[in-house]
Amino acid sequence: MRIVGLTGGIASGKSTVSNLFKASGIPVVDADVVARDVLKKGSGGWKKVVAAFGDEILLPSREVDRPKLGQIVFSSDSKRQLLNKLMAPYISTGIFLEILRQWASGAKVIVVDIPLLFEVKMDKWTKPVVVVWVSEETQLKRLMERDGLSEEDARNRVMAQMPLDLKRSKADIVIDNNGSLDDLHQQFDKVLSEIRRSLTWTEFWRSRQGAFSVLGSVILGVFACKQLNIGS
Ligand SMILES: CC(C)(COP(=O)(O)OP(=O)(O)OC[C@H]1O[C@@H](n2cnc3c(N)ncnc32)[C@H](O)[C@@H]1O)[C@@H](O)C(=O)NCCC(=O)NCCS
Ligand SMILES: Nc1ncnc2c1ncn2[C@@H]1O[C@H](COP(=O)(O)OP(=O)(O)OP(=O)(O)O)[C@@H](O)[C@H]1O
Repeated sequence: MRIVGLTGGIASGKSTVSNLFKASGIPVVDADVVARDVLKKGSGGWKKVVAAFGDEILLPSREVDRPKLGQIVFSSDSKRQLLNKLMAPYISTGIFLEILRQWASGAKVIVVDIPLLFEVKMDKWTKPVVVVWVSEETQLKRLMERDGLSEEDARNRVMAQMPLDLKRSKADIVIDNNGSLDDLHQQFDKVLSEIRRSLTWTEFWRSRQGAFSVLGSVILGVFACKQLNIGS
């Protein structure tokens, strides 16, 4: 199975690209969705985060007030690192289980959309790594427009991640998303044909089909040996 890494900076266009993958029939594991489940009221992650940050981060419904928690952690490195430490085990487990589910369903190619792919060193499990890149100016503009953030809050969120130019230098494939959505679609079509190429043998053996081929060969081998022993 080919596990494609998709990352970039906040508001660089990862979700826009991952929606294009989904529309093309490629399964996507979205770390942000997994992270949202981790903070669902009553979950293990929710209990740990509330214990650490207090009830002040909760809405009357006792669901996490996400913008408020975001304001707290993106304006303090130590508090963001505390949140990351508390949530990382749940997020990694959730991503692994989602990948396993896709493997069990027989998917040959999946995309894992992880904003912090390089920061949490998960790029070693993915190949190729696709980075959606934009200039800092475009990133701030789109982030402020999308989330209604002040420039200061937008910068805090950008600064909480590895510099996007550094991520671009680590990429196998770069999508330059500074242009229009049409420009993005044109680049996406080229990336799609690249990740749809035939699996390598390593990727095949890591797929469900490959695992069953190995299992079938072993069973046949054992059966043949037994037959030979009986005959001799
Ligand atoms: C702080 C939270 C509650 C703010 O929620 P909010 O709905 O405002 O933002 P959302 O979850 O949509 O994240 C938006 C973007 O912020 C960036 N981001 C999120 N968490 C982090 C983080 N810990 N460090 C750096 N960037 C982050 C990502 O680019 C993400 O795509 C939320 O971001 C969160 O739970 N973060 C910790 C979990 C995490 O690390 N998620 C990233 C998964 S790799
Ligand atoms: N080529 C583009 N032209 C104009 N707007 C764009 C383009 N690509 C994305 N956008 C817009 O920019 C914003 C950020 O895009 P998107 O949400 O896909 O980024 P993201 O990387 O998933 O962000 P996050 O890290 O918060 O998940 C969205 O409002 C999206 O509609």
